[in-house]
Amino acid sequence: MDKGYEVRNLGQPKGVGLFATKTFEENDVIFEEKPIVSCQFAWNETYEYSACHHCLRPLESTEENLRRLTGNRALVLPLPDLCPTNKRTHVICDDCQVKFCCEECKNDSIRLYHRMLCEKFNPGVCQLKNAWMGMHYPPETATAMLIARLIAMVEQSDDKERMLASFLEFDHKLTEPEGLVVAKLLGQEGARNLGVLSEVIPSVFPAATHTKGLLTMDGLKTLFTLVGKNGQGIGTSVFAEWVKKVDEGDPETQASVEGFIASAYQAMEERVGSFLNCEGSGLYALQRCVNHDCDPSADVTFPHSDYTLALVARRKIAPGEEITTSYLDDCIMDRSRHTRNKALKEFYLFECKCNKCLEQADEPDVTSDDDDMISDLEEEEDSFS
Ligand SMILES: C[S@@+](CC[C@H](N)C(=O)[O-])C[C@H]1O[C@@H](n2cnc3c(N)ncnc32)[C@H](O)[C@@H]1O
Repeated sequence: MDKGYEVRNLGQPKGVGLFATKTFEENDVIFEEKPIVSCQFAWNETYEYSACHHCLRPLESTEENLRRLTGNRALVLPLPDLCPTNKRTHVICDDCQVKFCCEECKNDSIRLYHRMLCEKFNPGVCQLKNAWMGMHYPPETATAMLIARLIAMVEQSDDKERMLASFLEFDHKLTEPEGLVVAKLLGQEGARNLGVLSEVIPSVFPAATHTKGLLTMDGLKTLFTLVGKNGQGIGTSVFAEWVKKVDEGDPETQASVEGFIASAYQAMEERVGSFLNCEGSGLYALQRCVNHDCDPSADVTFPHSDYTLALVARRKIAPGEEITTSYLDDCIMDRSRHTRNKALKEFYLFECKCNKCLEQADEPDVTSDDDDMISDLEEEEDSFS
């Protein structure tokens, strides 16, 4: 059956890309997929963001979530029946107490990686988490914990070679000067941090067989490049899910909570800014084939408030057209070609060859506003590292 898309090789520099084989209308779901591996960011727990250790589904009730994010401990949620959290299904690992939204996630986690990464039996995991948190403050991007989970998945697998090969299919070529890659993914102290990680990560896997080559300094550079180039941010929010349910209801109910929703968002904006969601990152087998475009045809969404990714058409896509997303935030997408490319080089390590950039190739290189904005972004990142 025609799925409506296919992967094609475009040659260098873009590599593979995803192409439509049928027409997609605006808002059509092109595909949905779960990640091969995913992980919450290490700092979430410190800030009391609570989500399933495996699928990132929020574990708080909507009311608890709003109270925490607005700082208003007396807040009462209207329409509590629309809260999607079902605490009756929540379970924990009896050994290390990490939380799961349901038995199925717990079983999947144990089957795939948790036997090797349970902190009760592997103290190296806690050391790695502390080392990572000591070198990489929020906002997190690549995470050493995702890399640990990837290694554990290979070592725990019944078919280690196939599992390793499935990860190495992701683009992991070091095309930029090595120092730049290391600095971008591991902060200003990149080289020193890499040295620390190259001692701590192998101690988490003393009996590694198939991943031994990845547990060296060079191997870790490869893994950080892989995660840096392909890692997809995941964001889940129980409040956003509650709002979605309100929007699906009748207009009278919607009108009754319109003011409440607006003031809740305002209060959260004032207190936590953009840190509304429980965040993590993952590697997705199909989404990893989707190239960036400065005029993208699709958006990445997380419609079930867990790690399930849905690629949704932003506009009509014709058969034969490349399906693309934007790797950049909307605010940078409105800027000049120079600024967009500066951000893509800085954060994603490549120079954009999309049609819009090629058409704008003759535009002057910079405006002072744009430069200031990227410097602000860099300062924001560096102030945490
Ligand atoms: C997530 S992968 C996308 C799939 C990739 N084309 C491949 O062959 O694996 C991201 C990488 O694709 C390439 N890429 C994506 N969008 C691009 C663009 N607009 N121009 C040039 N290269 C691009 C870059 O090498 C980037 O690091």
